[in-house]
Amino acid sequence: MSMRINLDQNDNVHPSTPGKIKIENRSYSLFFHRHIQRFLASTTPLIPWFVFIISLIAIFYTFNTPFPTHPQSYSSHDIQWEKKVRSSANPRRKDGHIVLVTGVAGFVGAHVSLALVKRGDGVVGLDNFNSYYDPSLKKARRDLLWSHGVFVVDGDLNDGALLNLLFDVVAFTHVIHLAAQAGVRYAIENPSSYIHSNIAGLVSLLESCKTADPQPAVIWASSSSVYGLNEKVPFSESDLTDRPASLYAATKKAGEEITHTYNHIYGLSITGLRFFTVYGPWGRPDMAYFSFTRNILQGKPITIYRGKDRVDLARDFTYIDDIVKGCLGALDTATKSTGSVGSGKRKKSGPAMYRIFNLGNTNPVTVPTLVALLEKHLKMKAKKNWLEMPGNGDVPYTNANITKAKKEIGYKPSTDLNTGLRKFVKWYLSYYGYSNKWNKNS
Ligand SMILES: O=C(O)[C@H]1O[C@H](OP(=O)(O)OP(=O)(O)OC[C@H]2O[C@@H](n3ccc(=O)[nH]c3=O)[C@H](O)[C@@H]2O)[C@H](O)[C@@H](O)[C@H]1O
Repeated sequence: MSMRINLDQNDNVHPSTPGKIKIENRSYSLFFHRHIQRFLASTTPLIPWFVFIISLIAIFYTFNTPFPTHPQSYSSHDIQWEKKVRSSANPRRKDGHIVLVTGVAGFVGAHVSLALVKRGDGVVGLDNFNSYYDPSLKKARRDLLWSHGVFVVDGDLNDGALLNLLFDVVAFTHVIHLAAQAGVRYAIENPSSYIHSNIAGLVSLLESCKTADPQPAVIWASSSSVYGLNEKVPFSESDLTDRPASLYAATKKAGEEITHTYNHIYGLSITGLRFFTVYGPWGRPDMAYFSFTRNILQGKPITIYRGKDRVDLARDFTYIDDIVKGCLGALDTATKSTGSVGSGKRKKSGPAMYRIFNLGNTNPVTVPTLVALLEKHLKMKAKKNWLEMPGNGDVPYTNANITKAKKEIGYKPSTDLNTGLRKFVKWYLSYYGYSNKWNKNS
């Protein structure tokens, strides 16, 4: 019974129709009304102060956001993000280039960007920090770039809206496109990652370049792997490249055809660079010279592949500083794109530049020789396993003819494998904290 009465009383506390209070509830209403009045009377003089403090906080956060520890703490919708992009893009020398570097936290991307910014070009980086190899190395490269004023946008090539936003914010003169799914043998394990980055990502980027105003000139990383099963050596740009040996190679070859299409239809200026097994400090942990170094230092065995009849495999290993010079040579000699796609209409003032260059060292070295050089610099012996080259995309031999690159972009590699590996080992020992221990033992 009492329960029933309480429920009824409770029901009456709430108006049955919004805005209407029943007569029986007048005493409650007066009680609250008086308290609210008293509260307002005591706090009213504080209201201007309250408004003032809130305004100060708002102004502080709008204009004085403290410098974030990590540039990635900005989102692409922030005013701060736009400010950082613009400032990073701003050249520090007269007539400096304004360059978007994709794959900027990658091995080649980080080196090329540092070289650009050091000579006064404006650089904005893009990277998706995928986990193909240890992302902490990519983040360390990003931090290095940031310390030189290069802002890195955390984003994927396939995010067309982000790319368009970048081209809206900055009038890039050039794009150096180095973002890719790398690795010849990994394509067996994860084929779709190659399609995602090297095909879909490339098309997404070219779509944005095509509509950008002005259209940038595009310099991008192809690969020595496009020569595939080609047996004619050294490899020349005019050789046939229709027999790729891996899906990686096939996607790079496709990239050359795709960029040609955008060059032909939309007037994009295109330069493709066929890199030959690039190595050096801040390199890629998935590559042989890097993983061999790690294993030798940890006392773990390494596997050395051999071709048919135990023939040693050989590569035209090319040092990173030479590759950087090649990239800058390509950038500096690229002519402007000739197209525009305004108000949905496509216009091209004339044919645009389309070039492909080999960037190699012209001096192939066998894998066992690579190992011997590492042993020398590390002052340690490798535990070697020998295995017949598995049929998973490898080719036995690469060797670049660089006559064309020499003539047209002034490319002149100058670092031999011994010198380059010495520099790499020095960096590796320091970066991974071996230096002290190693110096004591040596
Ligand atoms: O120029 C390119 O276009 C490519 O270069 C690079 O590919 P590759 O030349 O294959 O380099 P890398 O893996 O260092 O193997 C070197 C040698 O060591 C042998 N190798 C490799 C691993 C191993 O465990 N054992 C071994 O003997 C192996 O058989 C090979 O003979 C890039 O990774 C690639 O992204 C692309 O850019």
